[in-house]
This record gives sequence, C-alpha cells and structure tokens, in this order.
Amino acid sequence: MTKKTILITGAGSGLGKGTALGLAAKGHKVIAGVHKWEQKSRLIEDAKKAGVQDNLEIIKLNILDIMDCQKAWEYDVDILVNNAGIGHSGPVSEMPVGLIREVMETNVFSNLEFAQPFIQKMVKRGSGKLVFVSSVAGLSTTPYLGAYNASKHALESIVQSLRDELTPMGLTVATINPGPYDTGFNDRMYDSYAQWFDEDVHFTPLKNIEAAAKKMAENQFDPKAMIEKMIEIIPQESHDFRTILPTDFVAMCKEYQETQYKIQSDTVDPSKK
Ligand SMILES: NC(=O)c1ccc[n+]([C@@H]2O[C@H](COP(=O)([O-])OP(=O)(O)OC[C@H]3O[C@@H](n4cnc5c(N)ncnc54)[C@H](O)[C@@H]3O)[C@@H](O)[C@H]2O)c1
Ligand SMILES: O=C(O)C(=O)C[C@H](O)[C@H](O)CO
Repeated sequence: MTKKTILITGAGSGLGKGTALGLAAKGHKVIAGVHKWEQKSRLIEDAKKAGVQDNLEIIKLNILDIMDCQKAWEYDVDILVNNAGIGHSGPVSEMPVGLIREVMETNVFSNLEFAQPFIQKMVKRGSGKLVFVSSVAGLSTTPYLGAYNASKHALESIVQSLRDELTPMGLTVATINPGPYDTGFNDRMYDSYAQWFDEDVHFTPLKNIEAAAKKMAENQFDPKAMIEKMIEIIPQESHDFRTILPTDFVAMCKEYQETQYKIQSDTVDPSKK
C-alpha cells in the first residue's frame, strides 16, 4: 500500500491517539491534531516510546479555534480523519439547550467547517479521502444521550450528502461507527449531567439516569480492536461506506431502525425500558 499523508483531529487521546500512533508505525506520514497543549506533551512522549516520532507531526488543533484551524489548513493531505468529538448527558426534555448546542458545534458544525478547505483542495486535485468518526449513536438512540445522539445523527446525514456530492469528483467519503469502547469518553459524558441536574428541581427520576450510566459503564469494550480496525481501513482506497464495530452492532442498528416503524406513538421503544 502506498504511504499516505493523514491528518487526524482529536488525536491527543483515545481512539484518535491510538490510530495516529498505529498509522505512523505503518509508515504513513501522520499529522496528529491535538486539542490541548498537555495532550501534545504526552503524545510526544508516546510517539518516542513507540519509535514513530519521525512519521508523526503533532500540531495544536482545537477545531473551534480559527487560529489553530488556519495553521492546519496549510497542510496538503491525502486523508482527513475527523475524529474530534464531545458529549453531554441528561434528559433532552430538561437539559439546558446551550449544552446541546455545544455538542452540535463540535461534532457537527466545526467538523464540517474544518473539513471544507481540505475538501476544496481535494476537489481541485481530483482525489482525497474524508473519514468521519461517527458512532453507533448516530444510527440509534440511548436514554439520556439525546444531545450526543442528535449530533451523530446530524453528522451521519452530512457525511451521506458529502459522499453523494464528492464521489463523482474523485473523492472517497466514509464513516466509522464505533460501539461503546472504554476510552473514558462515555464515562465523562455520563458524568456531565451532574453539573446541572438537580433532583429537587428536575422531574426526571435520578435513578433512571444513574441506571443508564451504570449500564453503559458495564458494557464497554477494549478499544484495541476498534483502533486496529481504524488503522486498517483509513489508508485503504476502497471499503464499505460505513464501518461498524463490534460487528454485532450492525444488526442492533438495523433492528433499532425497524422498530421505529413498528412502535405506536404511546409506546416506549422496548429496548429503552
Ligand atoms: N469511546 C466510544 O465508545 C466511542 C464510540 C463511538 C464513537 N466515538 C467517537 O470517537 C471519537 C473519539 O472518541 P474517544 O472515545 O477516543 O474519546 P476521547 O475523549 O479520548 O477523544 C476525543 C478527542 O477529541 C478531542 N476534542 C474535543 N473537542 C475538540 C475540539 N474542539 N477540537 C479538537 N479536538 C477536540 C478531545 O480532546 C479528545 O482528544 C469521538 O468523535 C467520539 O464521539 C467514541
Ligand atoms: O458513541 C459512543 O460514545 C458510544 O459509546 C455509542 C454507543 O455504542 C451507543 O450509544 C450505545 O448503544
């Protein structure tokens, strides 16, 4: 496989960091965009330990910061991996809408805004690949993750539009849809409702939110397999538009969609009870 120049956002931790290090180890030239300066220091150390520092350029890249974005837009890349993401938890019926906006701003608007100048260069060249790290949460919903679900569902439809607009121009567009992986992301997301939720003020039973958080905490997978899959497919010329892992989540997502056509308006999705 020819060596590629690959820029990854949110590469300072979790799936993005593992993927950046793994792609560099395979000989690709990786530009690892890290959100925070501390993440940069840690990634420099990890890259040295892995012996991949020559293939890994680390840049400070908060996709909400125009100065960071402008610096990143100077690079010419074969592949852009839009991996940066955040989440907030809590019932959408009571959640401050500003928090939902915050999630949409990062996961949807800023991801697209950051990608657009790269898209322009790729179209001019007639080649290039865009990979968006969406989620199983973009194809189904989970109690008290409505804000995050909304963002990944929106991202899904944006990426489908990009695919249909850009494939005829020589670009490749794909999503990666992880299930629940133990990177700390989900735990942080489920911690966040406690910043504003007050049992004495809000009507949602706290025990229901706690039960959903516990269920998530107890059902997460080792991120190693997901990172390996990302390292495998990101540099490939052609593969499925959507990569869902673990693979049994494919059936779960399809069943979720089917259920929406079957349930009555006065019924809760049985999987959510
Ligand atoms: N862990 C999971 O179970 C899981 C499942 C499905 C999808 N995902 C998605 O995978 C991606 C990576 O998540 P992760 O699990 O590795 O968690 P993570 O928190 O380790 O990674 C997210 C990264 O994005 C960065 N980030 C946040 N806001 C940013 C911004 N404004 N600019 C640049 N970077 C920013 C964070 O600093 C962090 O490094 C996210 O998009 C997440 O939604 C994760
Ligand atoms: O996107 C995430 O962080 C997830 O962990 C997605 C989960 O797999 C999903 O919400 C649970 O079905």
